[in-house]
Amino acid sequence: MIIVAYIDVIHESKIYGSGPQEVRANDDVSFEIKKGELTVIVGASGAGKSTLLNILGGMDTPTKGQVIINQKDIAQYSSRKMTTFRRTSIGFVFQFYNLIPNLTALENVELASQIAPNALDVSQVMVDVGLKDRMNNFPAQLSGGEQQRVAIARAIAKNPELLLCDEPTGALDYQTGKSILMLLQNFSHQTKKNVVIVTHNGMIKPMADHVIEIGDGKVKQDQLNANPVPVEQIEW
Ligand SMILES: Nc1ncnc2c1ncn2[C@@H]1O[C@H](COP(=O)(O)OP(=O)(O)OP(=O)(O)O)[C@@H](O)[C@H]1O
Repeated sequence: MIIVAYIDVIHESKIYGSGPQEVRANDDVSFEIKKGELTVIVGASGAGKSTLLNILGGMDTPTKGQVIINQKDIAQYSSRKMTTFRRTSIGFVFQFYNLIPNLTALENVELASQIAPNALDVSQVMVDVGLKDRMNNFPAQLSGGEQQRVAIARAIAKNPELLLCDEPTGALDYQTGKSILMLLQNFSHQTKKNVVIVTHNGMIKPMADHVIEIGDGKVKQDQLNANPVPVEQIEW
């Protein structure tokens, strides 16, 4: 039996500018991700991680190469098809939460789920991310960790097949960051959905099923981890 990869990035490059100003943010990147994997993409600042994540999420398009997700090359999508892909298939979590300040936590999540065809029960998702008692608070009344939980609830309530997280703990203290990574690891293992976390923090690599190291726009290492470590057992 041939197991088809869930994500197959083939000779993908993203080049900004031209001539002496040319920046190869991604330079001939290739890798495969299997269905259900929790993947950590790690690399230094400027390595090209966010560029790659934005391309996987249909927020940007590559200059060259193929980006096959669920057997379709999204690099070829029209902008209309890309909008539908983002809406139905992708949940995004950013470093700085990006919540709407004049909507409550619950309303922030509801707003996102309304545009998704297979949305989950929003109240249940709020309970699942540990926000049962904070649903009616506004973002400014919540701690950073709670705001990131709202952002994660907003991303997963759409019921996406792929959850993309760009430095999701970058604005949080150590313990709070750890609790967010635990939430993402539990989500991935319980739902068997694909989660991709981009980070500069190499110490969290043991939590992943799959680690892709990026440097200077290229894949430097690509390793599967048969025995991922629960986040609570990792110190950094
Ligand atoms: N819109 C753009 N125009 C020109 N250059 C860009 C653009 N976006 C990113 N770059 C460049 O591409 C390279 C990769 O950037 P990217 O943001 O993907 O790196 P990163 O690994 O996510 O870094 P960080 O961890 O600091 O966010 C950098 O040299 C950056 O300056």
